Amino acid sequence: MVNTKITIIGAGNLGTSLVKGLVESKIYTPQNFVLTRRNTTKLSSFKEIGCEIAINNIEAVTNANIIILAVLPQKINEVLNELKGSIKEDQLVVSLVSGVKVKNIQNILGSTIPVVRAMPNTAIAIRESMTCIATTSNWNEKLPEVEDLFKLVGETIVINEEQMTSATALCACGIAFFLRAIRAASQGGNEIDFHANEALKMAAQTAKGAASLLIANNSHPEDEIDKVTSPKGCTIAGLNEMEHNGFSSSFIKGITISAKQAKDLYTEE
Ligand SMILES: NC(=O)C1=CN([C@@H]2O[C@H](COP(=O)(O)OP(=O)(O)OC[C@H]3O[C@@H](n4cnc5c(N)ncnc54)[C@H](OP(=O)(O)O)[C@@H]3O)[C@@H](O)[C@H]2O)C=CC1
Ligand SMILES: O=C(O)[C@@H]1CCC=N1
Repeated sequence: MVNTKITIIGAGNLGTSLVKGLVESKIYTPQNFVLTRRNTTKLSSFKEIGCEIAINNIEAVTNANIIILAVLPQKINEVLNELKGSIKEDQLVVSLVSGVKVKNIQNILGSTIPVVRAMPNTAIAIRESMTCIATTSNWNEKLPEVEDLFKLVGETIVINEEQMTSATALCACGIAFFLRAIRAASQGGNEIDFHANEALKMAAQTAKGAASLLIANNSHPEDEIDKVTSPKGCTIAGLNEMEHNGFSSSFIKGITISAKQAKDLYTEE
């Protein structure tokens, strides 16, 4: 257990997922967290377990060691202008906000405020996030603290800040892309034989197995695919049909356009 006070400004889908994961780690307790949003009634379950819930962002950051920004990109300027002057140099700002650079935040809060960006995904709630972390060269000293925090809730990788929009598409949006692939597999399973709930369970566990093989064996997908595709068999027949219909191409195009969109999420003041 740690004494670190973490304030999450904009405790929506991602912010609350982070709280769940960190509490699940048993290193943090609900008492470590102050959560803000305007509609605080939606945070009642977090209040019940012991998080402090606040509507006033300025009061909420006063005693925080770490301030996590988790509002939408279109709200960040409003929130930063509200917090301007209330965040001190001995506090650490961690921004989860897509498309917003360290310099955009420091342009409003001040260049002496330490800012690190982190790009987790919603699997953070079950401590299975892939979190990409970046900052500018003058704040590299703050990276280990942020890495330690996010290592409690999954894997981490430190990247260059310019790579953050690509990381957003591949890892943060990626959760939705893989989920849609699993749904499609379950729809196929449903059409060929199984009840929808059975097909979904079978597809999800199979997807988990496929990802686990790559992680456990540190192997390439094609190495694992070669072990499944019997000559003249049903796997290669299915795979080739998917490729004829643009499966890989469609996935690649989706990730590419998602990364372009991630670059355009924020408008500077
Ligand atoms: N969802 C995801 O998988 C990922 C999201 N991100 C990034 O994380 C950020 C949050 O995303 P997500 O959690 O999905 O979005 P949500 O809309 O679920 O959460 C944002 C929250 O901010 C609150 N909010 C809005 N205005 C204010 C304000 N002035 N003060 C305090 N709180 C405010 C909203 O609640 P209310 O209206 O009640 O105030 C809302 O709950 C975004 O920038 C997104 O790009 C990054 C990686 C993954
Ligand atoms: O869709 C979005 O814009 C956000 C950012 C990454 C995941 N969700």
